[in-house]
Amino acid sequence: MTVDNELIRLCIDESPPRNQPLVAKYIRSFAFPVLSKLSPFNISKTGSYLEANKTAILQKYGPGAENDITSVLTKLNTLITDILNNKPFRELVSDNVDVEIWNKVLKDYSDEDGNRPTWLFTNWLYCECYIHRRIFEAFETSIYLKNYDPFYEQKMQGLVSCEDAMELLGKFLIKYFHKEDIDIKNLHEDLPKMFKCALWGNRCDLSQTGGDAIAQTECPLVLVDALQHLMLVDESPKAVDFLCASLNDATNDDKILDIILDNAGYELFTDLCLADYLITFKFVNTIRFHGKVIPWFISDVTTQDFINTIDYLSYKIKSDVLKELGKRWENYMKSGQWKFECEQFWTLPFSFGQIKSLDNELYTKLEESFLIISKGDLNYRKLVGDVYWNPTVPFIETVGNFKPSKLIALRTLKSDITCGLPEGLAEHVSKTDPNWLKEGKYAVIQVDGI
Ligand SMILES: O=P(O)(O)OC[C@H]1O[C@](O)(CO)[C@@H](O)[C@@H]1O
Repeated sequence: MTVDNELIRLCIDESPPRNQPLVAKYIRSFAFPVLSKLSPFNISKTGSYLEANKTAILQKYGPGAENDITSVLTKLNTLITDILNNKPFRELVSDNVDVEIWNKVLKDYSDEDGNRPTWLFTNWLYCECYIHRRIFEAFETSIYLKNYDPFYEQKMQGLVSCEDAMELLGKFLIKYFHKEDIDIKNLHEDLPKMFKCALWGNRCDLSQTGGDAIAQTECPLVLVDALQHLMLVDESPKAVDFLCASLNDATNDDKILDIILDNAGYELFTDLCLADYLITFKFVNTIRFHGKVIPWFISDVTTQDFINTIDYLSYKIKSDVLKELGKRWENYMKSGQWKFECEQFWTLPFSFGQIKSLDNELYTKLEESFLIISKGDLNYRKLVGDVYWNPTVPFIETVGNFKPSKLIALRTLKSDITCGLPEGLAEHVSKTDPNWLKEGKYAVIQVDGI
């Protein structure tokens, strides 16, 4: 019997129950294949990357890093074995500031007899976050590779491989920024396109491919129209009306936009384009980008990714328009109009509904916000509590008590969770396209408080 079969033997051959948080034991949920196939694949690809790049790593970190590589590989292999054998979770052992929290969560998820959670039977959001935290632990418990991001090069490669599409969007924007006669009608017409470029940027996510870059070659603006029929909910008109109306209020010159980022590479580029558009036309005055403090879900944006993306565009790329964009973004960072922040909460296994009680400082910060944009699938899962909602439950109900400010969620669907869909739509799409929830093919733009 293969280990995969062994896991299957422990599972239930049913869909997960509606309106409950996801758990991987339901074979017909997306969580099961992510746990039993995709996660082990991603972990083993991380190991293969280290082996393939050993010489370069030793050159950079010195010969002492050889033992580190060996120990990281052992830890990654143990992680795969633990998952595939549904072993109980263990405490984290590094000296990082978040370890106390993770170990407390482990205790909270253990039963009265002290039996620890296992991969198949515990809350799936916690489980998947724990997998990514354990990957990082393998590195941070080494000597030379403590701060090594094994996904950094692939993330930058993801950016480079999309240069053609970036150039097309860049040309459009630079021309636009140089025009002197842009009026409210133009803004009203074009702002939805900027939202949707950032939305579809979320398709390019390396966690689905073990780090292999997904090239985006088509013109992002053409794609916006071509993909419109794949938008299951499009509340962008509400967001656009709200933002355009706010331009009339000249008294408020302290409008902060918070963008809770997702992936580096092409997606980050499209987020920065949207941010530039919003700041150039004074929809907002300051933008705070929220990234990750440790490598997370393979391709999420860390400080290193953010800084080096802007640096790459400003100085290293061939294209003049992209250089010009890069320089604009560098200046926003220098002037403080843009800020990059990475709070610890985003790499903990909690939903956004828990921010208020667990991290009041962060919640208070988000209350200063004029508008919050949440990017991507994992942030969406955290927004709606990773609950397998009945698809017609309104989005504003699913976000629970996460109400610090007005909110826009831009998400391509890569997991089972849906909400706020019109009656019958989920049934209709699932009949014509059984994989509709898994591949980032469909998308939603949903708002709360607008
Ligand atoms: O990068 P995104 O859009 O947050 O997607 C991450 C998604 O990928 C997975 O890790 C695997 O499909 C999902 O569980 C997760 O929600």
